[in-house]
Amino acid sequence: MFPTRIEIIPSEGIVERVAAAVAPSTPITVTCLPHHGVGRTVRTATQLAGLGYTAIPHLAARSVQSRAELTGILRNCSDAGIGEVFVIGGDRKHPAGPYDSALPLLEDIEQYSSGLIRAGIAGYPEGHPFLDPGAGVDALLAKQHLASHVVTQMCFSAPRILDYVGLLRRVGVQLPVWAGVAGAVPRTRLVSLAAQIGVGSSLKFLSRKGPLARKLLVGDHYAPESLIAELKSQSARLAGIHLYSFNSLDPTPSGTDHGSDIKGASRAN
Ligand SMILES: NC(=O)C1=CN([C@@H]2O[C@H](COP(=O)(O)OP(=O)(O)OC[C@H]3O[C@@H](n4cnc5c(N)ncnc54)[C@H](O)[C@@H]3O)[C@@H](O)[C@H]2O)C=CC1
Ligand SMILES: Nc1nc(=O)c2c([nH]1)NC[C@@H]1CN(c3ccc(C(=O)N[C@@H](CCC(=O)O)C(=O)O)cc3)CN21
Repeated sequence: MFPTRIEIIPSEGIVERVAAAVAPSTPITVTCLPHHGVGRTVRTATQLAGLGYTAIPHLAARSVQSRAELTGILRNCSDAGIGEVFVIGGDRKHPAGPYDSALPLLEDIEQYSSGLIRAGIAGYPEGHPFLDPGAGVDALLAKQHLASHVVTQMCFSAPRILDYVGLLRRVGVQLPVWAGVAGAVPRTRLVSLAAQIGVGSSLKFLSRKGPLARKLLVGDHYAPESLIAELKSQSARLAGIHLYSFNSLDPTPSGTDHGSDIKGASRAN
């Protein structure tokens, strides 16, 4: 068994689309974007939880406006049976409230939920636009005692993800690692999203040239199956696949699926 989770953006109508396309056994994580705010993420997650999904809201520290807002969020999560969140600093230029990065938010979540809510944190196999690789690992070492697992930033190379897991183990980060993989997203959308979130060099194949492009692109879509198969072959080193769907939940025209539990799609393996 190699588990898969699917990340969605909380856009209009997405709950209905998930219900139509994704098996209820697949956990769904809900992005928190700066222009949406945290409320929209938490509302979407509680709606999905009401439909029987394991729903995991992302809480971006810089988007939380106050400690009172945080306690309200935790109460809503608890009422909806949500036992896990994903905590990141967030892309807001200036914090909206008391939290400027993930660590202080993790500390308050631990305190206000009496340790009852698990939290995932982010890892960066290709580094981060404003964190050099060392600082990224230092941030993980500082946060790991408050976290249950790491989810990696979107990456297109199995060796890079696995090398990163090796690096984490060498420096003493022992948390389970979910490998962040893009879903069957249109190539042009992926190019602009990747530029926006600062994903780097493993992306060159998206230019459509060379043998890697033939392996990783099916028509106009990215095809994650071969990357997922490579990661699966090293499943002892990973907790599973975290699929960045960018709300592309339907099977692609070629009939390939996302290597996951999307209803009605043909299986990749
Ligand atoms: N990997 C993912 O799924 C997501 C990643 N992000 C990105 O990750 C960044 C870092 O978040 P974490 O990995 O949780 O690190 P973190 O919050 O633990 O921060 C690590 C270091 O970066 C600084 N920092 C954090 N956010 C910043 C920002 N927006 N501008 C300037 N400095 C910042 C912190 O002060 C700290 O020194 C976010 O700001 C955002 O760019 C945002 C949403 C989702
Ligand atoms: N730096 C960073 N920020 C993030 O928010 C983020 C990551 N990295 N890495 C993994 C995922 C990818 N994320 C993203 C990023 C952009 C969109 C996106 O579609 N943005 C649209 C707006 C969508 C909408 O408003 O509904 C855009 O045009 O900006 C979605 C998820 C969230 N996560």
